[in-house]
Amino acid sequence: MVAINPLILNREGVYQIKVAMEEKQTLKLDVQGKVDRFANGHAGKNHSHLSTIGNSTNVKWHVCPVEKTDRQKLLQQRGCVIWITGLSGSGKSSVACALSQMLYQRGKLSYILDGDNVRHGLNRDLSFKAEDRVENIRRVGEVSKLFADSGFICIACLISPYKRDRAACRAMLPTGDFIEVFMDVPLRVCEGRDPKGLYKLARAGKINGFTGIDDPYESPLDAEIVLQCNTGDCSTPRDMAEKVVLLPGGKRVSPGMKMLRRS
Ligand SMILES: Nc1ncnc2c1ncn2[C@@H]1O[C@H](COP(=O)(O)OS(=O)(=O)O)[C@@H](OP(=O)(O)O)[C@H]1O
Ligand SMILES: Nc1ncnc2c1ncn2[C@@H]1O[C@H](COP(=O)(O)OP(=O)(O)O)[C@@H](O)[C@H]1O
Repeated sequence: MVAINPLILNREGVYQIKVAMEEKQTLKLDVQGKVDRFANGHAGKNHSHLSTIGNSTNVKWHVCPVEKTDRQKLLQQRGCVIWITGLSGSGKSSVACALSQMLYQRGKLSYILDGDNVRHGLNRDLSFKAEDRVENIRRVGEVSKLFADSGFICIACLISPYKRDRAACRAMLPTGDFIEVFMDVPLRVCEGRDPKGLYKLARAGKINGFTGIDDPYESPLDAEIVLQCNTGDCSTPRDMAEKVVLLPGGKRVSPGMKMLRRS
């Protein structure tokens, strides 16, 4: 009989994979066992626990025996959300991209939800007025949650200017699985960059409600990671991404971060 090395899962949820081939065998048996138990336990039953969720009446949560932990074992990583917030031009997309590349090189699957990009599809019906920004962030929060549940490292980069909305997205995830990264870059630096010419248009009164000009940005006070950048003193996006992976500052060191660091 083949000795099956265990997948060790410590308290913080960090998987230490011992032997790749044997681990796959363990996982297959484990998931198949659950599928069998699930099928036996649910065959023929029709217990409905119907709920009303928002405007959806008579809805029921369907459970599948293949769970987040199974997907995480398969992917050998921990699903989590890295939420990058900051002014337009603060470097959110650049850091997100560098981080995604870094994780890819380490064999970790990530996916970027960039505010600009998501507004090309899922959120194309939303404007920049306050209630639409709230809905924009709520939707991206929900999608991020699904990605994290799938086992992916979801990198969401949106201005997400309001504290309450960011807190709501944090609350959607288990403690430690939401890692907030604040691009602490002064307005004058962002405005100096102005890669899309939007600040210029906003200053000229051709765009109304532009964040930082005539729309608020509420800086986070409790972000896990703060990436500062000042004129003439700014690390590269790659160095910043490295800080996210290797050197988390801030008050809390989350299990999600430990997972990234061990990778
Ligand atoms: N009024 C106004 N205010 C701020 N930003 C504006 C506005 N109009 C267009 N843009 C462009 O939209 C990008 C921000 O979209 P987000 O979805 O991240 O914004 S938000 O989180 O809903 O506030 C933002 O992209 P980034 O520069 O990548 O942040 C801008 O290019
Ligand atoms: N660390 C950095 N140092 C200098 N320039 C940067 C840095 N990060 C981003 N930039 C530049 O600033 C501009 C805005 O960056 P971007 O990543 O698009 O920001 P955001 O997504 O927050 O709008 C781009 O022209 C980009 O090349």
